[in-house]
Amino acid sequence: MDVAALNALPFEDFVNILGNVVEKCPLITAAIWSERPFVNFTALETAISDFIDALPESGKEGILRCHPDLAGRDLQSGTLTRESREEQAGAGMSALSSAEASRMSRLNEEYKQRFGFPFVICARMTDKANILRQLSERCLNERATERARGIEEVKKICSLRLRALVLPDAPNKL
Ligand SMILES: NC(=O)NC1NC(=O)NC1=O
Repeated sequence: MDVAALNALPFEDFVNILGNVVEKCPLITAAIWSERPFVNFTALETAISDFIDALPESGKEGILRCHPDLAGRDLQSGTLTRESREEQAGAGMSALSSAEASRMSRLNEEYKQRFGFPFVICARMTDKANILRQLSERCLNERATERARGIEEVKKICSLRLRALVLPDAPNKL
């Protein structure tokens, strides 16, 4: 679907199609609908990014908390969203050795204990070894740094999800 077609969608369809570009945050898609028409893909992406940036810190943390852990309970129980399942599988999260799985689980818990929100990284732009390395390194950061870093990653995830929907020939198709 191209941007012109998206601009023509009624509210319900727009939210049904784009509602999970930010994981479990359809409110963001609902909010930017009123900013149509978007002149191009970048304008759509910028509208989402600007909406996120305008949120108070509690809102940004809320977005981070909507993200499932990497290789966490939702992956084990099959309750990830389709997008998240494909992203996590692509980064090898569904095929961890038991040693890797327990390290991931321990570090995810440590991160959440320290910051009060989960570790978020754009799985499609990295791999298993880097995820584990980043997770242990980022545990040492300050809370505000991590809040901002997590939001940067949310925007990367959003950009790739949007590209898959709006620019069907883009790489990293979902
Ligand atoms: N916690 C976390 O980073 N989750 C994710 N990252 C990603 O690319 N997809 C996810 O579900």
